[in-house]
Amino acid sequence: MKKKLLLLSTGGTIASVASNDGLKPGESGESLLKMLGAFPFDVTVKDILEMDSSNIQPEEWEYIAKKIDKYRNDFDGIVVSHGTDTMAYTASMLTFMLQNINIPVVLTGSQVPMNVPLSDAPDNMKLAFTAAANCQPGIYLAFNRQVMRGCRCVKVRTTSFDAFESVNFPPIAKVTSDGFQVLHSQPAVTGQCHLNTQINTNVSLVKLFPGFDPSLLHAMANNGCQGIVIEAYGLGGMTFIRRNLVAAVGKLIRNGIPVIAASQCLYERSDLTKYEVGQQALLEGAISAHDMTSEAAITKLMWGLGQGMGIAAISKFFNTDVAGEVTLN
Ligand SMILES: NC(=O)C[C@H](N)C(=O)O
Repeated sequence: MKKKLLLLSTGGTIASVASNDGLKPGESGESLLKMLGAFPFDVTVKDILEMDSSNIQPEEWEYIAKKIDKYRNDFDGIVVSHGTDTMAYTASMLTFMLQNINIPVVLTGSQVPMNVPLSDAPDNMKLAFTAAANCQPGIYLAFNRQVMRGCRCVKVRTTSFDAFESVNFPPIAKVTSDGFQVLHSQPAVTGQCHLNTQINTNVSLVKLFPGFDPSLLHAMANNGCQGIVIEAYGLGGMTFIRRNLVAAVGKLIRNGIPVIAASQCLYERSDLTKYEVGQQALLEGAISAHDMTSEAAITKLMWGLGQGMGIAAISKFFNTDVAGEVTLN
């Protein structure tokens, strides 16, 4: 029997057409599907959004998550076509909102519109449907012959076809000369899937640079920010002379605002224990993001705060692997 798959179309370059204002979404999911030709799956299409993903925000995450939840028991797998610019954020947030998802949900898109000859769109779309039909339950991102765990993805190139990388975790599946190969398994499902879209969006993601004024962190807190991810240096080091970021972090934490220390290095983990510049931050209560992407860290923080977690609970949450987003030693 053919697998029953659902395409939820949200826009992005894959569905874009030329206009006087530049490329913008205009192609329906049905027309995307038609351009792929014959297909060994039974595909239903629903157009749910028509947006460039630079416009996708928490309201759309909730909307997309609710659509997936509505249909997840009626299909063997779901493909979400989506713009590439914020696809890694959406994939990460869906991972938290739809924990223990019972089917494969695969996000995909393209660097070139489907209606342009030699676009990467047909290959990406076919890969996404193949993953939705064959992978274990989970949230994935399929691009350029690789199927990646959604919460490990980062967009690393603006124009090339290999736009995404799976950071600090190998791809789950690949297309090789032997066809579609599943290489890694997903974390075991630990219970029923319950949609939970409660998030707190009063957060901030800050990249540290030499000369960063720590009072900016207080300005954020004074403007309602309730949690911060800092992309610190290397293993998670933070400045503590002259412009004392460490002291500012401590003050925020004592005021109940969790501060997560991630690394501005794309690869490998943060570890605050190794250097003085990390240990000082640790003493003030900074929480390590370990080897999580910034996309996963900020969405995990939004979701955790949305559940009403305080500092201690957020710290525990960031030391828990929820759905394969982090490697803990
Ligand atoms: N390649 C793309 O999809 C980029 C587009 N601006 C988007 O994210 O919607």
